[in-house]
Order: sequence, then structure tokens, then C-alpha cells
Amino acid sequence: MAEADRRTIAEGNISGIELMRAAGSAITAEILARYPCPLAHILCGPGNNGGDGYVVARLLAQAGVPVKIWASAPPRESSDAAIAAAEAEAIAAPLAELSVEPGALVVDALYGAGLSKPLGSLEEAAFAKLHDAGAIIVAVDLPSGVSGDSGAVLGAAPTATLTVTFARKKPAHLLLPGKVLCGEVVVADIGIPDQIVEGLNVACFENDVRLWGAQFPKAAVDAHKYRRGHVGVFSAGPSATGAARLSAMAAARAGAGAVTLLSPANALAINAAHLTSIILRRSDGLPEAVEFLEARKPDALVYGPGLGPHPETGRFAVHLLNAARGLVGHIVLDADGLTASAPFAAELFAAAREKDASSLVLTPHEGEFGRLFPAIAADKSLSKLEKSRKAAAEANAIVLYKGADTVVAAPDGRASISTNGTPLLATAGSGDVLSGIVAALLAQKMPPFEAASAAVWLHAEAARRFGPGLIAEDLPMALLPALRALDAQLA
Ligand SMILES: NC(=O)C1=CN([C@@H]2O[C@H](COP(=O)(O)OP(=O)(O)OC[C@H]3O[C@@H](n4cnc5c(N)ncnc54)[C@H](OP(=O)(O)O)[C@@H]3O)[C@@H](O)[C@H]2O)[C@@H](O)CC1
Ligand SMILES: Nc1ncnc2c1ncn2[C@@H]1O[C@H](COP(=O)(O)OP(=O)(O)O)[C@@H](O)[C@H]1O
Ligand SMILES: [K+]
Repeated sequence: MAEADRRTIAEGNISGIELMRAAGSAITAEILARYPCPLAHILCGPGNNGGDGYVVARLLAQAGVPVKIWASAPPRESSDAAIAAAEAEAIAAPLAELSVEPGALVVDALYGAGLSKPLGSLEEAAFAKLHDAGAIIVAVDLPSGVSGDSGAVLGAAPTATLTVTFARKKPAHLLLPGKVLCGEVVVADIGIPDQIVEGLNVACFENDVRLWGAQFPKAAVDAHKYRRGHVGVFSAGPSATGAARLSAMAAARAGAGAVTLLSPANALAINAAHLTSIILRRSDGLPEAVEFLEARKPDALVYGPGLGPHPETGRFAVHLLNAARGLVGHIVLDADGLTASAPFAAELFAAAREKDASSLVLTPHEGEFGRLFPAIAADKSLSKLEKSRKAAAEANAIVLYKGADTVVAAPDGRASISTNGTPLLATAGSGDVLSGIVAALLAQKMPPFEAASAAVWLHAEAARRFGPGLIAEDLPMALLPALRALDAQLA
């Protein structure tokens, strides 16, 4: 944003103080439209974030709202913020003396994009007073103390009701804990031209239909079941077959023309008892699996759900990746397939780099991520976004790092952050469903980064549309209204 800001000003589109006035005006409009304001408290820092606060103070006063300004430091000399403060014609009181009435409306314009160190006791004490007063907090750009790049809290940060940011969302608006601290996020247009933002070649996106809609599969008129995409899912033995069936059902509902469940002989009966349209095939070890790959050349495989975190599961994953070379387009490694591969990570990642290797999609939750990428996971300086990108580069794989703020990262640095997640998905087996959706989209020739991102979106959309009471068994069927809505949107 700093660069977008600089280019906008350099190209003579609009000056710095005009951008600041536009920012202040957008925030003021949101406040006046939403909240009754008998009085507003504006907390101002020394930089441009504070400058936006002084503009809000002036405009609210013009609208007849009494304002009190509390400053952590005076505006930097001869800055745009100093101009905005002079235009506000108001005396600021020291932040240390902050006092607000219960339920007060407070504008947090202490620090934004320029946060350069952790907040200290001054700000922490102020936030505690706001919390105790039950204040309605409107954050300018970000709740002060939240790092825009990572969503992490440096020292302290308030919980805002509303955050008004400019031009585009930043990672902190979507990554935890920032996502929660921001409250509702409104993106205001302050006159930064779209071409300037596009010219920055930003590689991080909100995960929504705009990102991958154009590549979402449509079945060709002359398609047949195998041409629509064939997914193979590996089942565990008799005590843990459900996970693979969830994945298989989801793959079928997500548009794979054919889904084969590869089952050990001793689990064939139980799988058969639960399956109708899914093809069942015996597969008791690598030779039988390879026979299937050679005979059917499936477009995508899911390996991991329910398989158990034994070393054999991990060794099999490496063998499978090697055996699949040239035969299978894509492999989704999930659940125990990830955990068990940890001791063989170097071999696995090397296999993913071989010529003609199947493209690999890894779908870890936080625990699995930590096992497969221990050094990256332990690096506290990295955000979830950066961790996902590093892992994708190391593994030469798409990394779909799950959670309430799911990140999908590609080895080339592209990343998407989920925006439609819902805690309804926090139910056993929902991850197995997700791996099936990813595989189905891959099998239908959607490019891997887009397929993984679209799967995350559809999975959450299905859960939202189904609503409370959702369990993993419901999810494959719940994809239908989500798919129908997507279809209408893409038409
Ligand atoms: N992008 C855009 O298009 C537009 C952006 N705009 C606005 O500009 C904001 C960015 O402004 P900014 O760069 O001046 O940084 P900002 O957040 O005010 O902080 C810098 C000051 O705070 C200080 N400081 C930092 N951390 C501190 C701490 N923990 N404890 C104490 N002090 C600390 C820091 O001190 P220093 O690091 O110099 O020691 C410096 O003095 C952006 O968020 C948006 O609101 C709009 O005006 C319109 C267009
Ligand atoms: N609080 C939450 N908000 C949004 N999504 C969530 C939340 N908790 C879990 N999820 C999603 O639910 C799924 C759970 O997957 P996983 O942990 O692998 O479950 P399982 O192993 O039981 O299938 C993931 O897609 C994850 O992103
Ligand atoms: K702020």
C-alpha cells in the first residue's frame, strides 16, 4: 500500500493530504451512517494514521458531533498529519489522561501501516479503559497494534467493532488474530487507481470467486464419466474406512465423473455395504495400487484420510508419488498421509520435483503442518501466509494450510486467504471432505492453485448454506446449493 500510495502521488493523481482527507471522509461517513454520536473520542498517533484521525475529528465536528482528541504524541512536523491537525483546530489531550463514558464511540487512529514496534503501557492502559467502558471502537486502517502484514498483535491491540481500510484489504484483515480484532471490515475507495494496484503484481488474494471462477470446470457436451475426471481414494482397513468414503463422496459431488475407492481386502465388505455409485476396487499394497494406476490412469488421487500415522503410511506415500509419475495428474496428501510422511519429507519433496511428477497438494491443519514443516512452523517471525508460502516452495507443492483463516499457497508465491470460513466446519471428518473436493476439481483439469482455493471456498459455502447441526456426512450433499449458487454467479 505504501508503494501504491507513493505511485498515486508521484503520478499526480492526487496529493498525500488529499488522500488523507478522502480517508477521513470515508471513515466519517461510515460512522455517521451507523452510530448515534452524542460525542466522539478520537485517539491520534504521530503519523498518517493519526492524520486520518484529525480529519475525522474535523468532519465530525462539522456534522455537529462534539469531539475530544487524545494524542499519544504530536503529529510529525511538516507532515500531512500536521496539516490535518491544524485544519481540525482542536486541542488534543494526552492519551495518558484518557477517560471515556460507558458505551462511548471511539475512533482508533493511533497506528496503522507504520506500526514499527510493539505498543507499550501507555496504549495498553488506554485500551483497557476502552474495554472497561464497553466502547464502540472504529479502527482506522487497522486496530492499533495489529501488524498489517501478519495479523499478529505487537504488544497490545483493541477489539474494534468496525475497521475502515483503504483501497484493498491487507493480510491482517483476514489472518488471525487480526481478523477477529478488526470486527467488520469496510474497504473505502480513496482515489488510488485500480491500475496502480494491479501494476504492483500483488500475489496475495482474498479467496473468492473472482480469483478462480474463470477456471472453474464446466463439463464438455461430449464428456463421458472418465473424461469428466476420475478420482481414486485410498481407504484404510476395516476400523477406519469412513474418512476415505467421506472424501470419495465429496469428490463425486464436486463433479468427478468417476470415483474409485481403493480398499484393502479386509475392508471391502464394509465399504461395499456403504457405497453405491462409488466404484470399489481391491488394493492391498503397492503392486495392486500400481496396477490400478496403469489400468485406469486416474486424474487425481487422495491419500491419507483414516490411514493411521504409522511409518508404513508415510513410506507408501513416497512410493505412490514415484509410481504415479507420468500416470496420475495430481495427488492430494491429507491427514495421516501428512503426519506419517514427516520422517520421509525430504524424499517426498524430492519426488515432487521429478520430471513428470504428479502435482502435489498438501492439506495440513496446524498440527500436521508442524509435523511436516517443523522449522517453518517454529519460526515465530513468520505469519501464516509466509509459512504457507515457504512450505509450498520447500515441498514444490500447493500447501492448503487449514484453519479459520485457511491459506492456499503455490510454489510460485501466489497465495489466497479464506474469507468465508465458518466454525460449523470444526467437526470431525470435514477435512476429509475437503480433500475429496480438491481432488475432484484437479481431476476436472482446474489448475492446482485455483482448484485448492475453489475447494476451500465451496467447502465453507456448503457449510454456511447448511447451517447449524452440520456434520461431515452432510457436507457432500450440502455442496449442491453452493454449486448451484456458484453456477448462477458464473453464468
Ligand atoms: N496507504 C494509503 O494509501 C494511505 C494511508 N493513510 C494512512 O496512513 C497510515 C500510515 O501512516 P504512517 O506510515 O505515517 O504510519 P502510522 O501508522 O501513522 O505510524 C507511524 C508513526 O507512529 C509511530 N509508531 C509506530 N509504532 C509505534 C509504537 N508501537 N509506539 C509508538 N509509536 C509508534 C512511528 O514512530 P517511528 O517508527 O517513526 O519511531 C511514526 O511516528 C495508514 O495506516 C493510513 O491510516 C491515509 O492517510 C491515506 C492514504
Ligand atoms: N473455526 C473454524 N472456522 C473456519 N473453518 C474451520 C474452523 N475450524 C475448522 N475449520 C475447517 O474445518 C476443516 C477441518 O479439517 P480437519 O482438521 O482436517 O478435520 P478432520 O481431520 O476431522 O477431517 C478444515 O477445512 C478447517 O479449515
Ligand atoms: K489504527
